[in-house]
Amino acid sequence: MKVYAGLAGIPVVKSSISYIDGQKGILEYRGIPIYELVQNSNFLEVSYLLVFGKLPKQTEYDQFLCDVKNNLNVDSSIINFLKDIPKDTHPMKVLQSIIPILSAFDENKDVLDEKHHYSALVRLLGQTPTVLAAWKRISEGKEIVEPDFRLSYGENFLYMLRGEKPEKAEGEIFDKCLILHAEHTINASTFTAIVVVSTLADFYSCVSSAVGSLSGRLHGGANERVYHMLSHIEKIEDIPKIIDEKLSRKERIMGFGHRVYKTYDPRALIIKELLEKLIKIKGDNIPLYQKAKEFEKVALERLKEKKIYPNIDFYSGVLYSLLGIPPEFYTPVFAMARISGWIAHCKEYLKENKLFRPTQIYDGGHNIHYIPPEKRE
Ligand SMILES: CC(=O)SCCNC(=O)CCNC(=O)[C@H](O)C(C)(C)COP(=O)(O)OP(=O)(O)OC[C@H]1O[C@@H](n2cnc3c(N)ncnc32)[C@H](O)[C@@H]1OP(=O)(O)O
Ligand SMILES: O=C([O-])CC(=O)C(=O)O
Repeated sequence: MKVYAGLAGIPVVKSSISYIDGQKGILEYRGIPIYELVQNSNFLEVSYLLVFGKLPKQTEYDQFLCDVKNNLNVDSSIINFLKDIPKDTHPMKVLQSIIPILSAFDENKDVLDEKHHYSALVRLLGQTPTVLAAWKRISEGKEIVEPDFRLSYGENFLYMLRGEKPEKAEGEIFDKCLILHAEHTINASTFTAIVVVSTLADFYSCVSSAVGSLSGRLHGGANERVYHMLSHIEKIEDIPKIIDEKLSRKERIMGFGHRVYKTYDPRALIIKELLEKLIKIKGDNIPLYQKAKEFEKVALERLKEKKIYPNIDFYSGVLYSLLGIPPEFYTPVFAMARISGWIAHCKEYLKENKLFRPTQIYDGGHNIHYIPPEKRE
């Protein structure tokens, strides 16, 4: 018997939700190239596509949008809870703990019932941005901003977070980032979600567990670290030395490398384009972007031979910083977008559910006897 470390290259499901060609740098959602979706669609339409397997007709989209918007408000008990917890709690921890509580307000509790799938989806899509924005405001000692139903999904989040209406282009660019983050086959957090659903736990438990998994720095947590790594650089000229020192200490370069992509992550290329578009709107002297570009160039020179390229987390934080989103909210934004991917996989997995229960190769001892504390050496 052999152990497959990190299950690398081992299929654990059959899925029709998304497809990656890691050699060519291709990503498709339900067969549609990611670039085409970013150009033509919006985050909620893509969420529908991922979960229901097809693009919605106009009436279906209108109903879905209405159901998500009807769930934007969170119960006052949730807001009171947020007011009581330590103000320096990381928003990923807040999210991970609030999500299971949201289930208390959902009357559709049976995970095997399609009604649960739909109500958890629209409730989580609606309330996650509201909880995150409320937490940002509360942790800064500010008044929370109520959702504005007339705004688009992305605009409304930026509005609740910042307390002022974003420009239309900012909302559109942000919405496209959400599309990029929405789904990515069996990554660690999606795997977490389907392991949890395989026990027939409800979708709130699945999503909450997936949030915990996403928070780690080898996964979604990398985007916040990239921001800190870049902002600590004082002079652009220092970048080669900084990178060489990191590599000689065998440190991972955050925002670089991927288990599946052995070329550019296509999302990294698109997010860089979106960032350049945003920079044109904001004015062109953005020091963090200059540092990021130089860092990318030098790190690529050092790592390309090992087929280590920038991933989606490399430029996302730079873009979010320009939208006025604080660094500790970069991974939560990723989580907010990944809800549709996680739920799509949970729903798909349940169709032929099999409890995840892998095995191990035991390499401990046998017949070892208990020693009382006073005799232990
Ligand atoms: C949304 C996402 O989750 S995208 C990923 C976000 N995570 C990051 O950006 C964190 C930095 N990246 C990494 O740590 C890795 O690339 C991972 C965890 C994403 C994928 O790693 P794995 O597929 O497990 O590759 P593994 O850890 O086996 O590394 C293979 C080799 O590449 C090196 N390597 C991989 N990534 C990096 C990196 N970012 N910086 C430097 N070296 C790296 C490893 O040191 C190893 O080298 P070695 O063979 O000489 O020992
Ligand atoms: O696919 C992965 O392993 C990680 C990733 O890029 C994602 O989840 O978006």
